Amino acid sequence: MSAPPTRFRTQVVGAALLDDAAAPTALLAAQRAYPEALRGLWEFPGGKQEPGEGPEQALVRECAEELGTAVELLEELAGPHPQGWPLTGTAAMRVWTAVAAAGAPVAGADHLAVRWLPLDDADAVLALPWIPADLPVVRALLARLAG
Ligand SMILES: Nc1nc2c([nH]c(=O)n2[C@H]2C[C@H](O)[C@@H](COP(=O)(O)OP(=O)(O)OP(=O)(O)O)O2)c(=O)[nH]1
Repeated sequence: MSAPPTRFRTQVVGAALLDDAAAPTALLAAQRAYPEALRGLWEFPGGKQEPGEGPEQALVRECAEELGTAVELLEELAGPHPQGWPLTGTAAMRVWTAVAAAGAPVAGADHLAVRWLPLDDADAVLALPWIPADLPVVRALLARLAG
């Protein structure tokens, strides 16, 4: 008998915000302000999908709230699970590449800073203190953009 598929209770969505859709040269990373355990670590802007919301709708809303920018989603960076990339035993994150359609992204109350990371230096991108669960996502993104 096979085990039932895992269902993650918390669906998180994240944006891999790029400076350009056709020829990206930089990725936006955001430095978390809270909770204390994650403060100072870098992440993809985004947040939890709320009841009644679709994932893409949630991501556009989160980017508007957190970065003050309207984003256009490009394509999903599919993870190993239908719910995306496992973060913990109970949370998984679906990730889309995106570009800012209006307004330059800025750090609001959720973030200490936002930073554009040049994509031509993959080692420097990976050297940032990301939330550890994000590292497989960052690696897959760099591979996708390089390929
Ligand atoms: N946004 C985001 N969250 C991440 C990433 N990696 C990761 O482990 N997480 C975790 C941190 C949080 O426990 C959870 C997302 O929660 P959040 O605090 O960003 O979501 P939210 O804005 O909806 O939060 P709130 O209203 O509950 O404060 O997922 C990431 O790259 N981006």
